[in-house]
Formats: sequence, structure tokens, C-alpha cells
Amino acid sequence: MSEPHIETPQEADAANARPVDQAAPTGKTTAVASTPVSDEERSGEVLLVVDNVTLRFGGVVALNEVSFSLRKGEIFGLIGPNGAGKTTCFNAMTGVYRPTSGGIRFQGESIVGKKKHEITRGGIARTFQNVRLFPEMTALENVMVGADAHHKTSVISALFRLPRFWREERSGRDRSLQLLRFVGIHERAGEVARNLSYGEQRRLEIARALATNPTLLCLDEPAAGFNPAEKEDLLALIRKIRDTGVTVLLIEHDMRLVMGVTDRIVVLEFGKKIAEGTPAEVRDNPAVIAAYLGVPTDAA
Ligand SMILES: Nc1ncnc2c1ncn2[C@@H]1O[C@H](COP(=O)(O)OP(=O)(O)OP(=O)(O)O)[C@@H](O)[C@H]1O
Repeated sequence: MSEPHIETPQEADAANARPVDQAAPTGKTTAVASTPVSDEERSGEVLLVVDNVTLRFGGVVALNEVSFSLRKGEIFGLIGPNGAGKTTCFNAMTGVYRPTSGGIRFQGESIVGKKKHEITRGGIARTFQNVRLFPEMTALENVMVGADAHHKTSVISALFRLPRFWREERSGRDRSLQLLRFVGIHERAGEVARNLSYGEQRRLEIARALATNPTLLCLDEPAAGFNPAEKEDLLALIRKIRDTGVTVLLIEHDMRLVMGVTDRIVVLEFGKKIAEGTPAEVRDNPAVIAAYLGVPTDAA
């Protein structure tokens, strides 16, 4: 496999700047009748609600009145052919794009219009389709950047290296090492990110996302470029993450992987939801089979 390009967070932000404007030229989201907050949302059983979301880029309708909800503790798959709107949906949920209309609620509260860092602090973390790490920083430092999202150290405390700064620095380091161990790359803690193998980089991204202490972890094609053995290991890691109480939302092209690990799945095609259900229900759905024509339907 060719050497992967590590997109730095700065490059990523630059790439994202234009679409935000395209997605919401007026800077305002059109109000549409939203579904009321349900008892299940209030009790925390339902974690995230995507409510009738439409998102346009000029003439392209990337999401067309899409609705679904995620239950606490499940592994949820978002699938669909190329260009179906999966990444756009992630971007709307994580504050990169603002829906043209519709609502998104997390733990019963609207997150439309919130900034990316506010959404991260609120409990939604994500990884990206392309690896995005600080290539010259060590694996440990990359994870500590994620842990920093929750630090309370003031600028004064950091500048003058007050005790609070050192306490947080130490606890951030310890937790980051634990997370590297959790994803299985602790032996590479001191290595700069660009020297890690592709698979290690993808695991590092997951560790960094987990460092923000998410309630919901969104993984955008985490198995892209993996061989079958690496995919099996990734499945085990995703289950292990869920077992710690984190809800997982997974975009994935590999049908076998999606079918093997998810509790429920939503299928998008041309920005529209065409199916929702358990892996078995979705696999047998004629609309899904048609959307994936060319992909063997027994791939699962
Ligand atoms: N920034 C953008 N500007 C204009 N159109 C965009 C932009 N981002 C996405 N689109 C369009 O929106 C549609 C949905 O794209 P999106 O990337 O969300 O699909 P996807 O399901 O994630 O596809 P893939 O599996 O190929 O990553 C596509 O038609 C795409 O060309």
C-alpha cells in the first residue's frame, strides 16, 4: 500500500471552510416542524436524534429530510453507496456543516449552530475518512491533545506552570498512555505519528477521539485500507469501546464488517434514507440490494 498522507488538523479545517458557507449561505437554519423531545430522550435512552435534516450544497441535496435516532449503548451503522451523504451527515452532527433545515438533538438538546469544540466537549467525538494527526508529534502527544479538551487550566496557570497545570499535565499523560494501551499501540507511545504504520495511525486516531471522553464516538470508515486480519482486530476494538459504555456510530463500506458488528443500520442513497433496521432486515431489503447492485448481496 502506498504511504498514506497524514492530513494535519489545520489542512482539514482549511478544507472544511468553504463547504460551511456553501451549506448555509444565509448562516441561518430554516425552521421546520421538529418532533418533540420524547420521554426516551429525556431518560437518556435515546442519545441522538437526527430530525428531518436537509443539507444542500448549491444545487446538490446531500441530505434530503433524513431522520433517525441512536439509542444509548448501541453500535449503529450508517451505510450507503459513494456520495450517499454519510460523511455529510457526520459533518452536520459534529458542527462542521449546518443543516439547511431540520434539527439534531444530542441528549435532548439541540446542537445545531454549536461550534465543533462545543460539540466535542458535549460528548461527541469523531475520526475522519483520511487520517488526521499531528505528524511530527509523538503518539502520546497526539492523544494528549485530545485529553486537553477537558482541562481547566487557565492561561495564567499554564504560563506560570502553577500546580494545577502540572496535575492536569500528569493526569492527561497517564490517561493518554492508558488509551494507547486500550487501542493496542502503547509500545509506540514515544514514536512520532508519521513513523507509525497505517493501521497504528488509525488506532491512534481512535485513542485521540476517546481522550475527549465521548458519550458518542463516530468512526468514519475506520477500516479503509485494512486487510482482513486488521478488520477483525478493529471489530474487536469497536466492541471493546462499546463495552466501556460508549455508543458508536460507524460509517463503513465493508458490508461484512458492518453486518458483523452493528445492532442497527440506516441506509442512505442519494441523500435519502432508504432503509433502517437490524443487519438482517437491512440485508434482505430489496431497496438496499438495488442500491448496492454490483456488490454481491451475499457479502454479509
Ligand atoms: N463540500 C461540498 N460541496 C459540494 N458538494 C458536496 C460537498 N461535500 C459533499 N458534497 C456532495 O454531497 C453528496 C454527498 O457526499 P458525502 O461525502 O456526504 O457522501 P458519502 O456517502 O460520505 O460518500 P463516500 O462514501 O464516497 O465518502 C455528494 O454528491 C457530494 O458530491
